[in-house]
Amino acid sequence: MLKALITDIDGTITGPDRRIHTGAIETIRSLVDDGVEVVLASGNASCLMDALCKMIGTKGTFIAENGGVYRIGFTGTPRIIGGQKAVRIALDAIQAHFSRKGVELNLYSPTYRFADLAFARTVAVEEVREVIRDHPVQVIDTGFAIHLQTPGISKGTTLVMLAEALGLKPEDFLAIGDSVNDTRMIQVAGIGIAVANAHPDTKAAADYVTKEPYGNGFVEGVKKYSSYFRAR
Ligand SMILES: O=C(O)COP(=O)(O)O
Ligand SMILES: [Mg+2]
Repeated sequence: MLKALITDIDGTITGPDRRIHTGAIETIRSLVDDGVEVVLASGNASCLMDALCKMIGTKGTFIAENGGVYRIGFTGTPRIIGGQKAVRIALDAIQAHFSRKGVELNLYSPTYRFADLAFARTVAVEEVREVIRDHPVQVIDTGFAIHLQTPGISKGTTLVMLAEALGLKPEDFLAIGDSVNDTRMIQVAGIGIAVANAHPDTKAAADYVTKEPYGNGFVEGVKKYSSYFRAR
């Protein structure tokens, strides 16, 4: 019934401190060794996703920038979904607003981002939304960073494209995540799991909410549905 797993990174296979859970790594490696397609999906930049694929030991397929970029395997050409022009204009407006208040944004990997832009949660996300309310840009607070992105793009919408590129259907996936940037992915997948520390909206969209938080929740959730991979 399930042929693939797509998993969020921060807050799902990591703790709140972003340290990766070693049990989650072992669980992913077991799935890969059993021939299950494992896709890493994150708001993080592509270069980090490439490294995570290599170091965890998947086959290299990832979604980065909350769906703004995806790549099939280690040799695929990264595909950029949506443009960054409006996002850059919005960021300029936000930086100007906070600079007038003596506050500088801490940008996350701006040189290595091609679709969205992200910065530390050192400013109020509602103030960010107010500053760019007239811009065609969505503001996403993942609990780990604030992202500016083209409206309509998410890990879920990009999962649909990526599944087709893999010769799969979104229903073939088990999806697991912790935050609002995972909600759409959890909805379109065949089975969606939210870890115990997940955002209430993400839990509401899930088929199952784990009892354990963070990496222990990932291990619990995958274990609960492991027989669905063998029923292929
Ligand atoms: O990049 C972020 O803000 C959070 O990353 P995640 O999507 O892997 O949780
Ligand atoms: Mg997360």
